[in-house]
Amino acid sequence: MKLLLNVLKRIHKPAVYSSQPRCRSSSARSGLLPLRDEALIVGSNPELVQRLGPQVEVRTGFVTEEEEGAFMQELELGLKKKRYEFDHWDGAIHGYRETERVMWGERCEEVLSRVRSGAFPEGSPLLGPVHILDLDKTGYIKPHIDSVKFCGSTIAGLSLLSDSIMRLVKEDDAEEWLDLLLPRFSLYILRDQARYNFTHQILKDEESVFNGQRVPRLRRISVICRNLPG
Ligand SMILES: O=C(O)CCC(=O)C(=O)O
Ligand SMILES: [Fe+2]
Ligand SMILES: [Mn+2]
Repeated sequence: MKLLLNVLKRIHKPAVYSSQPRCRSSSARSGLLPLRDEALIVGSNPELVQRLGPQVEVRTGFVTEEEEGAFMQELELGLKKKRYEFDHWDGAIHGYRETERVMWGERCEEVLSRVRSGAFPEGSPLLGPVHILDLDKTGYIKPHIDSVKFCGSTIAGLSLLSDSIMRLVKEDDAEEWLDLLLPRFSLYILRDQARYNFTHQILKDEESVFNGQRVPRLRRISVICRNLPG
């Protein structure tokens, strides 16, 4: 267990930080995604949204409220024993507690196999333990790229308890960005370039504005599946 948590620490290590995108005015938010659910992804320009679209997915209503309840029932007791960590100024995540789990009850396992079959290429070996991240209402995740040493091409996460905004910023060009609205009960998937060449972050409540619209950030729990490097 200890060893695995150390692996998570390395996943989080902010290998690369990008500066915040400079172009934040709402008039610059022109890149509405035309093909998919255009309410959920906006970007610095339409070409980028178009190009990255296939590598970024947000599936709303992926879990029901009952399924969310099943996860909470399995997780809440263990999480409550931990304290939110705020003092790691150099880490990628603030105001969080986390755990991981290999064995799940039936309801949750059912959801997780849906995530696995929907998000990962068939036969792709997955990181055994599922990662659970509990962000306090004041918590947030700074821009980072998940360790390429420990995680493969695909990251798939369920968002429970709260809506949130995930921002992707191109590692070598802060003008290129996408904002994803991650509604409560949704699944997001980041693949390939979106995972390797863009930092991802979860905005803090004060900054949680999607396409001009305020999205209150409450306590949020994410349940994240990853594959192994190829
Ligand atoms: O909470 C999430 O959905 C993302 C978490 C994350 O970026 C990480 O654990 O590396
Ligand atoms: Fe991450
Ligand atoms: Mn630290």
